[in-house]
Amino acid sequence: MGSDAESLVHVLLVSFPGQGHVNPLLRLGKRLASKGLLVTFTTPESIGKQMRKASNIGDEPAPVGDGFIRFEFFEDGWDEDEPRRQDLDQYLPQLEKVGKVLIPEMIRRNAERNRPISCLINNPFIPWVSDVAESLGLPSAMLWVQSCACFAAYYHYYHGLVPFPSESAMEIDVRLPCMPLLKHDEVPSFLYPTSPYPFLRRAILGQYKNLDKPFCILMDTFQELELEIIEYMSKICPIKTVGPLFKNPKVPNANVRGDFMKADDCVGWLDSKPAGSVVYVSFGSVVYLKQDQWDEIAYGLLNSNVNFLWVMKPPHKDSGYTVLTLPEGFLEKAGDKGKVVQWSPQEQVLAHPAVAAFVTHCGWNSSMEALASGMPVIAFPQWGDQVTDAKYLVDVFKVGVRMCRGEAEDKLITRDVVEKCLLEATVGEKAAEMKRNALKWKAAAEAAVAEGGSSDRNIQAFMDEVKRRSVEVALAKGSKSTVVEAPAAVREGAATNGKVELDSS
Ligand SMILES: O=c1cc(-c2ccc(O)cc2)oc2cc(O[C@@H]3O[C@H](CO)[C@@H](O)[C@H](O)[C@H]3O)cc(O)c12
Ligand SMILES: O=c1ccn([C@@H]2O[C@H](COP(=O)(O)OP(=O)(O)O)[C@@H](O)[C@H]2O)c(=O)[nH]1
Repeated sequence: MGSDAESLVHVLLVSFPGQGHVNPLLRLGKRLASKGLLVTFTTPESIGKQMRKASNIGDEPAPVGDGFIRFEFFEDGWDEDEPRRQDLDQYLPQLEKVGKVLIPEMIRRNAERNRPISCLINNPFIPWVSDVAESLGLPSAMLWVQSCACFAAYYHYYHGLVPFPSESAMEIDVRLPCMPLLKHDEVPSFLYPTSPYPFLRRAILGQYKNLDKPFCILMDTFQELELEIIEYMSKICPIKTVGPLFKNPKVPNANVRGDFMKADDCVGWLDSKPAGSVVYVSFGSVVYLKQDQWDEIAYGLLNSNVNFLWVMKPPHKDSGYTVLTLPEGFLEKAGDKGKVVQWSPQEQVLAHPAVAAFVTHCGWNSSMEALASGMPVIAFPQWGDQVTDAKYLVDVFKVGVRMCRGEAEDKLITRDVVEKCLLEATVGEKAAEMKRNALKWKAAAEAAVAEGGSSDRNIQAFMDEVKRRSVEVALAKGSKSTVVEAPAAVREGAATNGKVELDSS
C-alpha cells in the first residue's frame, strides 16, 4: 500500500482483440492490481484505438486498490482498414508472427524502465504467448474465458477421449465425465463436422497444443457453479477458478473499461420504468442474426407488450453482414415501451431493478454476468460454446427458458414462440422460480469472490505463486529482485463444497 508502481511485481496481460476476450482479461487485471500488482494490459493497436475512444484510458498507470493498471498497445503490422482481420485463419498467424517479435521488445523496454515483467497471462486464440514467455525464461498463465464444462468438452475432443458427432454419426449424444448428457447439438458447435466456422475450432483448439506450458489455467467461473467438472478437470490440469471476475467486491473501479464502443445512455430510461418490467435483449459482440429472425423478435416484443431494451450493434464493415433494419413503424408502435441502442453498459443494465429477464446469445461473459446479477435468461444461443451454455443455464442452473437450439438447426423462431418465451420468463410461477434460483446463484457468486471465498482464495494463491516465481526469475536473471512481501500463508481447508440448492418443480 502506498507503494509506487515501480516497486510492485509486474505482470503482462496479452489479449486477443475480441470483446468477449478483452473483458474478462481486463477484469482479471483489475483484480490483480487491486491486490497489489502492477498490471500492463496489451492487445493490438487497432482495438487499442477503439478502447481509448470509447473509455477513458490514459497514458499514466491508473491506481486500482493497492496496485496499478496501465495499457500498452502493439501494431499488428496491417493497415488500419485491412479486411483480413475478419478472417481468423489469416489474422491469427499474422498476430503470432508480429507478437513473437513485439511482445519480447515490450518486455525488454519495461525492464529497462525499471519495471521488469515477471509473468505473462494470455487468453484463448493466442497460445503462442506462452512460447514467448518460455523463450524469455518467464512463467506464464492462461485465462480461459468460457465455462469449465466447455473446457472439458474441448479437452476430450482434442485428445479423442470420447466419441463426438462425426460425418458417419452426426446425431450422437456425448457423454462426458461429471457432466449431464449433451445432445449432439449441445456440444460446442465448432466441433460439429459441418460447422461453418472451422477457423474458430482451430482457434480455440490451438490452446490445447500448448496446454502444458502455462503453470496455471485461470477460469472465469466459480467452484460452487460447476463443482463436479471443476474437481474432475483439476486433477488433469492446474485449474484455478477466479470468477465471476466482473464482480470486484473491494474496488469497483468502473472507470477502467475495455469497451470497443461507447455505451449508449439507457440507465435514465430504465430508472423511469417500474421494477421488473423490462426485458433486456442482446446477442453480444459477434453474433449477428438474419433479417427475418430479427423481424420475428421485433414482433414478439411488440405483441408481448413488455417493456424492452434492445441492443442493435452495427455489423463490422468487413464482416459481410448486411445492416439489420427494424420493421416499418416499429419504434412508433413501441413508443416509450421500447428503447433500441447500439451498445449498452451491460453490467449496469443487468444490475438494474427494472430489468426482469435477459434474452441472450449465451456467450460465457453474458451468462456469468446474468447469473451473478440474479437475472433470469431467455436463451437464444447461436454457435460455439453458446449452445452448451444455454443447456446449462436452462437445465442445470435452472435460471432460463430456451428460445432456440442454435444456428445449426436453421429454424426460424416465430413471433408467437418469442412472445410465449418472454411471458414465461417474466410472469407466473415458472418466472418466480427462475428468479429465486438466479438470486441463489447471485449470492453464491458474491460469496465466491468475497474475502475467504473459493475464487478469492484461488486468486490469492495465484498471486502468491506469481510473487514466488518473480523472485526466482529475478535470481535467475541475476538482476535486483523486485520488492516482494512474504507470501501470505495459504489458508487451510478445502473449498466450500456446499452445493447450491435449486428450486425446481
Ligand atoms: O473476435 C472474434 C471474431 C470472430 C469471428 C471472425 C470472423 C468470422 O467470420 C466469424 C467470427 O469470432 C469470435 C468469436 C468469439 O466467440 C465468443 O467468445 C467468447 C469468449 O470465448 C464466448 O464466451 C462467446 O460465447 C463466443 O461468442 C469471440 C470473438 O472475439 C470473436
Ligand atoms: O451491448 C452490450 C453487449 C455486450 N456487452 C458486453 O460484451 C461482452 C460479450 O461477451 P460474451 O462472452 O457474452 O459474448 P461474445 O461477444 O464474445 O459473443 C460481455 O462482457 C457484455 O457485458 C456490453 O457491454 N454491451
